[in-house]
Formats: sequence, C-alpha cells, structure tokens
Amino acid sequence: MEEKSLQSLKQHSELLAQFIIRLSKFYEGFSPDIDTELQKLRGHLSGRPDFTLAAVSVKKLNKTLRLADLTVRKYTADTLSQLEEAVKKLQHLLISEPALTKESAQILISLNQPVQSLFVLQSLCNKVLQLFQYASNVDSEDTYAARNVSTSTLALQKAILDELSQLIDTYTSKNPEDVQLQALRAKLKKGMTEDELLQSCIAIVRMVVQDSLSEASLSGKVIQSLHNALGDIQENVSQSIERSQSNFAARQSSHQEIKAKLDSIEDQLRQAESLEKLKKQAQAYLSSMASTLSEREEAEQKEQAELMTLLSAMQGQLIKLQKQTQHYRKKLAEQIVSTQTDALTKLGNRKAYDERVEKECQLAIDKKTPLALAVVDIDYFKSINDKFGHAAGDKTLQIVGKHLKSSLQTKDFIARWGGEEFVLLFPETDTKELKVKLEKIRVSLSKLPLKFRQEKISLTASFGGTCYRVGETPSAMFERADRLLYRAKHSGRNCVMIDQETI
Ligand SMILES: Nc1nc2c(ncn2[C@@H]2O[C@H](COP(=O)(O)OP(=O)(O)OP(=O)(O)O)[C@@H](O)[C@H]2O)c(=O)[nH]1
Repeated sequence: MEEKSLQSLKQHSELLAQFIIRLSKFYEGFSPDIDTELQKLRGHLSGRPDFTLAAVSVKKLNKTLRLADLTVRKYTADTLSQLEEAVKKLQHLLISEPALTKESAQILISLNQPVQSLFVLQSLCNKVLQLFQYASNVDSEDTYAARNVSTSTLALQKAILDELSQLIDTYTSKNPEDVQLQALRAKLKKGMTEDELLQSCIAIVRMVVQDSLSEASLSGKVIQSLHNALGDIQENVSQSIERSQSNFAARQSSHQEIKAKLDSIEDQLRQAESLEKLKKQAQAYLSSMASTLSEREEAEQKEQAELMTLLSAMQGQLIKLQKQTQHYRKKLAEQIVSTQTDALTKLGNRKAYDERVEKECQLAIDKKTPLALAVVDIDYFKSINDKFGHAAGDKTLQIVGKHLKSSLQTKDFIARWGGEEFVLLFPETDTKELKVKLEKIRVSLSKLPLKFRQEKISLTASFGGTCYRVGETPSAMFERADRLLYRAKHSGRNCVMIDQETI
C-alpha cells in the first residue's frame, strides 16, 4: 500500500474511533451491560486503536443493543398506556374546567400517535405533568374539593354545600343582622375545607334546633293564652248558671208567695160576712201582691242586667280569642311559606318541590295522565361568578328563575333545586310535548339580553327531561332526569336530552 493511502486510512480510522467514543459517551447510562461494553470499546479505540478487539466489542454491543431496542419499545408502550390511564382519570375530576378538559383531550390524542423517539415520550410526560399541576391548582382554589377524593365524594360535598347554602339563605332572610350567619355565608362563598364544612353544618343544626325551640315556646305561649281565655269563659258560664239557679229559686218562692195570697183571697171570699170587710181585705191583699210583683220585676231587671254584662264580657273574650287564633294562623301560614321559599329567587325550594312532586305523581296515577319533569342547569355558571363576582351570579340566578317561571303555565311548577339548578314539573305532558316545551325555553333563555359591566353575556342552559313511570318513586324519576342532564352537559351543553320512554 502506498504511503499516502496508508496515511489516509489511519486518519479515517482515528476519526471513526473518535466518533464512536463520543457516541458511546452520549448513550452512557442506558444500561450497565451496555456501559461496560462501551467502556471496553472506548479503551480499544483510544491511544493506539486495536481494531481486532474493538470488532469483538462491537459484535457484543450489536447483540445487546438489539435486545435493548425491544426493551425500549416495550417501555415506551407501557409508559404511554400508563399516561393515558392517568389522564383519563384526571379528566373525571376536571369536568367543571372546560379549558383543562380540552387540554387533556389533546394530550390523549398525542398519546395515541406513534412515538418516534424517547424525546417525544419525554415531552409527552412533561405535558401530562403540566396538566396535573394545573389540576392541582384548581384543586387548591376549590379548597373543599380535597385531593384524592372520589367524584362521588365531591358530588356529596357539593350537595351538602348547596343544602347548607339554602339553609343559610332561609335564616338570613329571617335574621339579616345575624353576625354568625354572615360569617358562615362569607365562608361558603370563599370555599371550605372538609373540617370547616362539618363545623358549619353543626352551627346551622344548632340554629335550626334553637329556632324550633323558640317556635315551640311561641306555640306554647299561644296555647297557654287560649287555655286561660277558655278558663275565664268557663268560670263566667258556671257563675251565670249558679246565678240563674238562685234566681230560679227566688222566683219560685215569690210565685209561692203570690199563690198563697191568692188562696187566702179565695178563702176570704168564701167566708166573707160583709162586702165592706171583703173589699178592705181584698185591697190589702192586692197591694201586698203588687209590691211582691214589683219586687220581683226589680229583681228580674237586675238579673237581666247582670246577664247582659256577663254575656258582653264573654263576647269580648271570644273576640280576643278569635283575634289570637287568626294571628297565630297567619304566622303559621307565613312560616310554611318561608320554609318552602328560596330566599334568593323567591321560587319554591327543594322542600316545596318534594311536597308538590308527591301530589303530582298521585294525580298522574289517579287521572292516568302523564307527568313530565325537567332538570335545568345553567352552563358555565361558575365563570360568571369568577368574572363578574358573586353578586352578578346571584342576579343571574334571579333573572333565570324569573324567566323560567314566566315560561310555564299555571298548572306547571318550578323550584330552585340548589346552586344553579332548577327543577320543573309539567302535569299532563308526555315526552314529546316536553321536548317541544323545553326546546322553546332553551332557545328563549339563550336570547335573554344579559349585560354585566357593559359586557353582553350569552347565557345558556342544559336540560334533562323524563316522564313519571307508575310504581317508581319521585326521586327515581328525578335521578333519571339528572342523568340526562349530565349527558346534555357532556354533549356540549345548551341542549335538551329527553328520555324516550313515557308513562
Ligand atoms: N352567585 C352564586 N353562585 C352560586 C350559588 N350557588 C352555587 N353557586 C356557584 O355555582 C357554581 C357552579 O359551578 P359548577 O357546578 O362548576 O358548574 P358550571 O360552572 O355552571 O358549569 P357546568 O354546569 O358544567 O356547565 C359554583 O361556582 C358555585 O359556587 C349562588 O346562590 N349564588
């Protein structure tokens, strides 16, 4: 071989050796077997390269790398499926976060694409990590949604919070100045930990018990005063009976007196010796009878006056009693209305719904007519609170409540179920008619001209509707409608989902 080409071969070999050393350093750390062999290979190639030993190392590395390739592929596939599973679980917790739900859907699409290199896998891992980070922030904003709690626990907590919020509203409308209630309200708006939620529940239960005790004492007072008034009347009546008994006795004795005098006149007439004597005696008897009669008349007048006084006293007591019972009846009626009214929207509350639905189901059975129920939930309501404040959220609830009520017929019924959810009852309505009615309401609601801080808001709601099935409980019917509402939410919101089965 010529000197020149020998020189060039040597240069190429050295270049190749350098390249292999750098490449092997790059892959160092992949696996202990490969690391050892790469170290050996670097030894064979540095200084004065020994290509024969290097070739042996390369052969061994070839075999190990082939196996490693399979391991990497399996590792990549496993990692991808673990990531996919984790993102899917996370999606359940992010239902209320549209932006994060969208983000997680995109990550799921990427996870299902072929992965060309470990760098792609790493970038996917980073994205998933980021999503978890966002989700944990959402978590800490919603303090009551404690970490690692299941969706059903969250739903339960939400239901408790809604119920608590309604109770607080009811009591606030009765006692607007109550400091404890104001503090509870503020806490509720801010969000609560599980412990705070429990403490608030206890505070409210205490309030309810106190309230019912004071109600009981009020009822006690009214009953006591009714009892006293009845006692007075009873005494007056027995006094009057006693008096009329003694008057009767007096009258009888005065009658006997008159009768005795008449008998005596009769005797005198029979035994009369002279007319003059008879005349005198008759005059004496007649004047005595006249005085007896006038005494009697006087006594009777007195008796009559006493009776009149007694009767008018009794009448006064009866009027007082009537007024008291009327006041009590009015108070009771007010209490019934206030315990069944939602303080914010002035619509019926859950208690009112519970009573009404029982009645409507019974009517549907008796009259063999269909009864439809719909659950309505405002879409992305949280974003109104977040963007414009809780007061704007409250106003929205009032407007929506009013609009829904005005869309109903007098035979229909509406209640605020809690939060941003309303429940509607449509007697004598089947699923087909229900669909038409709800679609009409949905469209009109989406056209409501809402404006906050000069910004026009487009508001929509999702609907779940079903009809009563004979034999089922009202809550089974409600749960079916609620599941349909859930489906409406997951189908993109602003739509009506109806159960096709009818009565
Ligand atoms: N202003 C106000 N907000 C309330 C009231 N009751 C419940 N909320 C809020 O309503 C929001 C309901 O939010 P989500 O259940 O996440 O539902 P959403 O934002 O409407 O979203 P989707 O129902 O999924 O379309 C929560 O932020 C509650 O704090 C209330 O009486 N007044």
